[in-house]
Amino acid sequence: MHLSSLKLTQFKNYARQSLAFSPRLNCFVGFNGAGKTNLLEAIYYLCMSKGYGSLADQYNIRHGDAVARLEGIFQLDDQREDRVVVKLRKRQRKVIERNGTAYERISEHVGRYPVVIVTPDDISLVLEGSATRRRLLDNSLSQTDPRYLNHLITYNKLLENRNAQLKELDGRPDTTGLLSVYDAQLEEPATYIYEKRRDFVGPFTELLVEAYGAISGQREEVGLEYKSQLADHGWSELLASRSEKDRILQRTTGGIHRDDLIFTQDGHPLRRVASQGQLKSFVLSLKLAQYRLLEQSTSRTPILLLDDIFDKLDHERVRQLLELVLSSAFGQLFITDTDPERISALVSRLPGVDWQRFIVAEGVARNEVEWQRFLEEE
Ligand SMILES: Nc1ncnc2c1ncn2[C@@H]1O[C@H](COP(=O)(O)OP(=O)(O)OP(=O)(O)O)[C@@H](O)[C@H]1O
Repeated sequence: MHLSSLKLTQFKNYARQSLAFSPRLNCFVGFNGAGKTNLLEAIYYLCMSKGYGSLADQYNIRHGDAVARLEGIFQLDDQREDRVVVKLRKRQRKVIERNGTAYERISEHVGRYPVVIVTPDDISLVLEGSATRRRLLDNSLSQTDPRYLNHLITYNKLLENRNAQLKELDGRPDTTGLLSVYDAQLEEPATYIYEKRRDFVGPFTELLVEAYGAISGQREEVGLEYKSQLADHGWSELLASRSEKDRILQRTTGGIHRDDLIFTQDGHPLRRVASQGQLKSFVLSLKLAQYRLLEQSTSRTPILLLDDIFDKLDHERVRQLLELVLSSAFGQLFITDTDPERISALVSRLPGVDWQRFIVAEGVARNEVEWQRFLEEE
């Protein structure tokens, strides 16, 4: 599977843009702030029905405009293609269409066009709080299991209601019975999510170890452990044991929203013992393991988006990574860089790779031919 074309209208800093892509490697080069990451964000939108960051949809509409439209053609195989359209409107629900039909539930879209993004912020997976690691779990499992995503949406909504009720009670006992209703409704999604996350970790760790070996060439052994309060308690038992604390703190302190992943290197906490280089290799390995897992579970070759890796990784690591992802074991790749020559130099050492370079400047992206024509007209 690959994305053969992209059309943007009033998306971020793009007024109107049409691009046709290589099925293998596509590079967006240009100065800082030119709009390279915005193109990756647009591709991510088409695959995942939302942006990569936590930005609300309306911030992706070009400043001063009221609507934005993204259109992508996904080539599924030699015969079949899907046309996906995302329509964003200020203060209105977004609409996503596949082959002309709008989804009733946008969650149905997720997982059809698997995607993995690698960004400089990924280091937060190791350095920051547990929410970033749960996002990795949710992102992977949502793309492979539509029920997981539906349960997650339900869980988060119910949790929000339960927390609102605890606030409303302001430390008083609940005489309305509302909390018990939420507790009962939460059990099914909580248990489903817990079991899926628990079962995910084994196969994922094997892929992680493999990817780490390929990227780092190091001998240290990396590992992963899933921590959940539900490992030791059933759902009702967990909530009962925390009811007093919940009442005092006015929020739900037990549940799968407290789950975490513990990363290790030779049995020690990764964050404490890993060098900067080892941390970077580990984070990349997490993403490559995610790629492999999505590929196995969806039977489609995911799209890989690499944002700004040159600025944050040393030359040797970038070379190793590119050689790996440009091997036949990977599918379509999009990469951003501020240096127009660097990627050419790297690709020239890997003959036979089909690739396209796009020069991005002030919200306009042109392929080499268009760029040449533009320079001649100037
Ligand atoms: N809704 C929007 N409307 C108009 N412009 C926007 C909008 N959102 C972001 N931008 C602009 O997009 C530009 C940032 O684009 P992007 O992040 O893609 O840059 P980049 O080329 O990846 O830069 P870098 O190399 O620094 O990562 C900024 O100039 C920003 O002002």
